[in-house]
Amino acid sequence: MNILIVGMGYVGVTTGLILAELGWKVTGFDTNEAKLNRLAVGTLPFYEPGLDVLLEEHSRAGSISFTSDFETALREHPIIFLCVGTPSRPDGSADLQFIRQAAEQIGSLMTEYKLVVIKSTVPVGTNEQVVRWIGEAQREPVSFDVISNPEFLREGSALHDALHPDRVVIGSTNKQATAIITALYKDMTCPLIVTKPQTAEMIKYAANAFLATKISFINELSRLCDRLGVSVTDVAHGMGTDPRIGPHFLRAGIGFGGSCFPKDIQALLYTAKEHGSEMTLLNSVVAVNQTQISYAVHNWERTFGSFRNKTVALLGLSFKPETDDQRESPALSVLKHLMEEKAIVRVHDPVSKLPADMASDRVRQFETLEDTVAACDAVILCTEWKQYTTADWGLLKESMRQHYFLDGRNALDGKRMSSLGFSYRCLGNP
Ligand SMILES: NC(=O)c1ccc[n+]([C@@H]2O[C@H](COP(=O)([O-])OP(=O)(O)OC[C@H]3O[C@@H](n4cnc5c(N)ncnc54)[C@H](O)[C@@H]3O)[C@@H](O)[C@H]2O)c1
Ligand SMILES: O=c1ccn([C@@H]2O[C@H](COP(=O)(O)OP(=O)(O)O[C@H]3O[C@H](CO)[C@@H](O)[C@H](O)[C@H]3O)[C@@H](O)[C@H]2O)c(=O)[nH]1
Repeated sequence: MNILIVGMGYVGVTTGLILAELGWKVTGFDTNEAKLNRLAVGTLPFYEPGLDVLLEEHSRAGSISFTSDFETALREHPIIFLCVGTPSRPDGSADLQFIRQAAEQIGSLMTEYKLVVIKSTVPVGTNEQVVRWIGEAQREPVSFDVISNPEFLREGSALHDALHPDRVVIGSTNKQATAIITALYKDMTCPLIVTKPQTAEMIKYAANAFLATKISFINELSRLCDRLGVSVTDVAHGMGTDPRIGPHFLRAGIGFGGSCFPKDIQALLYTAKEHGSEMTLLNSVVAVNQTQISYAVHNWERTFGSFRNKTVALLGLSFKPETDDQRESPALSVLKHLMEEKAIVRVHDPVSKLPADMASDRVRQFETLEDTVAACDAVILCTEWKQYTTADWGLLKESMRQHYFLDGRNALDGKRMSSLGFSYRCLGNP
């Protein structure tokens, strides 16, 4: 079965490569021609470990290719995966303009049966809306099905997550469509959850909202731990061994960011508001996350003093390690705080670049970790890249002016850092 992927972002590229890996022939389409041109010569439009190798392999084998000719591609492909973006509108609702564009284009050009699979994260009810958009755009009635198949991969481990998912969720009320998609995933060993489209759509939002809730829970608890002289890391470990709670997403730090949690929570809150349903807990999750960075900065100031005119090494710009994605990155918010406090900031990230509008003679990015920390008064770790957690801090310390280490990700061993002579401070581990 030939599969057409519409939208060659993180999800589109990863989905395409995984389907190619599962033995299907895949074509990628995007409205951004520059992206297609880069992909066609084997260059990923983003940094994601492992995907470049797969792209090269499958391009060479002819199992993945790219086109800007949508009409021909639609004719040749019976299955279309929608992987376009669904960003936030200013009111928090999910902007479905790209989904609508793609649906209308499919409707207006299709001449035979198509199965449309929605992979993008979309609010409950979108599946039915896509059915309407396709139908209304048709010149004459041609049969088609729309099923929902939300994606749960994480950036930084997209390849592993997409190849070894915990579950595949399929929202479909049509037996024929369910059979086709089930056949696509036949080599996946994980549970296949077939449910109605609205439930599939809600599962995606519920999963992200719950994971974000765990993070805000532990972050709020870290503030109390700071006051009580209790280690939140030890508490998380103690709690997390209970399988009903689980050890994951209980790492306290400067909060969650990225292209998904913040926007998806806003979209879910908007849906709730639209339907007159109060989500007190989820509103608090957002509130805790929004105040966690100022909490962290003020907490560090109690140890370090004012950042004014101090030289600080800020490590990590991406919202998490192993990606260059800066969307809603907490690191950028920390940087803004430091700029407001009139600190001199030396920035480092292994792959992500300092946004041009944040660079100045007081805020500069350096190539190496050694150059970044040289003559600094403090190091602030914002993203727990392995390069930072495994660095020889005993050696790096020698070139620093003062030896403060402020760990925004609770990623280093505090006892070891203190034994090396650092004034080490993280969150919730007084
Ligand atoms: N990034 C993730 O880790 C992740 C994980 C799971 C789900 N999702 C969801 O998947 C969707 C895509 O996310 P992403 O991060 O890949 O987005 P992205 O912004 O990286 O990529 C979206 C792509 O769609 C293209 N596009 C827009 N309109 C188009 C159209 N009409 N036809 C063809 N291409 C079009 C854009 O040019 C862009 O390349 C979102 O709904 C997101 O919430 C993302
Ligand atoms: O214990 C933790 C775990 C994560 N984070 C932060 O949470 C954010 C999100 O991290 P993560 O979930 O690993 O990355 P994403 O790529 O945003 O993936 C989430 O969002 C995707 C898009 O919807 C979903 O597909 C994934 O299942 C979901 O984990 C990052 O800023 C992390 O630093 C913490 O602060 N503490």
